[in-house]
Formats: sequence, C-alpha cells, structure tokens
Amino acid sequence: MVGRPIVISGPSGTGKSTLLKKLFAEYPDKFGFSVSNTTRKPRPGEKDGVDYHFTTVEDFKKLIEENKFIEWAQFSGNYYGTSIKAVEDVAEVMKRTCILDIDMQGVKSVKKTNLGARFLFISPPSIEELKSRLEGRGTETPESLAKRVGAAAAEMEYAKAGGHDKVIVNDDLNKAYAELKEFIFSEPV
Ligand SMILES: Nc1ncnc2c1ncn2[C@@H]1O[C@H](COP(=O)(O)OP(=O)(O)OP(=O)(O)O)[C@@H](O)[C@H]1O
Repeated sequence: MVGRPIVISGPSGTGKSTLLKKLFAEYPDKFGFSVSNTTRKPRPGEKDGVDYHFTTVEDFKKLIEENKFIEWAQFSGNYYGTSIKAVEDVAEVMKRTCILDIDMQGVKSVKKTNLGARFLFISPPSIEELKSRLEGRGTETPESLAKRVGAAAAEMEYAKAGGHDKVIVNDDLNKAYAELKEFIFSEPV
C-alpha cells in the first residue's frame, strides 16, 4: 500500500529531521524522499536518478518555465529543485509513501498541484526554545540564526491561520513522535 504524499514543515530547528530519522529507522521500507534535480556536476560515486537527477542549466530553466517544480533555489551558482514528477515517482516507481520536508512557500506550492498531499506542521514549544535548540545544534552563525528565527515567526503565523491538517508541538520528543505516527497512520500508507 502506498499513501498520499505527506508534507512536513515547520521552522528550522523545530526537530523535523530528528523526527523523520526516527520514522525511517522504525519503518525502513515504507517511506521515501523524492530525488531532487540539480545542475551541479555529480561527485564521484553519485548516481543519476538516485542521488540527484543531474540536469543541464538549459533543461532546468525549461522546467522552471513549465512550472514543473514545487520549489527550486540557487546555491553557490547551481540550481536545485524538487519536481512534481519526482514526488509522484516515489509512489509510482519506488512504491513508497513520499515524505516532503519543505518550507511554507513549498507548502503553498504543493497546494496548487494535484498531488493530494496531507500537511503536517511541527511547531517548537516557543520561539525562545527554538533559538536555544539552534544554538545547541551548533550549525548557525549569528546572522543565519537571526534569519531562521525571523522566518520562524511567519511560519508559525501561517500554521495558526490553519494552513495545515495537523499541528504537533515538539516539546517532549517521544510524545511528538507518537503524535506524528498517529497522524501518518490515520490512513493507509
Ligand atoms: N523535543 C526536543 N527537545 C529538545 N531538543 C530537540 C527536540 N527535538 C529536536 N531537538 C534538537 O533540536 C535541534 C534541531 O533539530 P533538527 O535538526 O531535527 O531540526 P530541523 O527542523 O530538521 O531543522 P532544519 O529545518 O534546519 O533542518 C537538534 O539539535 C535536535 O537534537
């Protein structure tokens, strides 16, 4: 059985990766991530269609024009993106339920497609706690921390306005994980 795509969003540092790691560890064959497109060159050992869909700049721009992407961005001179087809392929080719970990813009974009996704928001207990988790993770400069905390406020507003099917507050990790499973398995996946 393959379920509808599940879109997980929430501010950076709210615990999405931590929760998804637990889910993939408990259910190694059930869920999958979509394969992104990129214009960067493959690194040794990387396989086309597995690690990325390696795409020329010309083809990537064409896909943008044709509205084939849920989200795309440019980092250090290369394009990266998640295509609608890549999400469909998780169900059709990989026979798994697709999990998408994306931001608010991505959520809005998925809503415009025919993917029939379910939307889950992971909220931090508070902005203060979010800030201290990001500091604790040790991955942020003062600038990137301020940027992530600023973006969090907009994400939380959107969630409050009812942008998702379910909101889970990640206070106690095991409790949040139990709620995540309850939501995911509330229909066949
Ligand atoms: N319930 C929790 N209580 C305390 N700390 C937590 C909890 N959940 C996650 N953390 C910690 O918070 C930090 C951020 O978590 P994580 O990296 O999973 O966030 P994220 O939402 O995936 O962020 P990003 O979108 O930037 O990838 C990590 O150091 C993680 O160990």
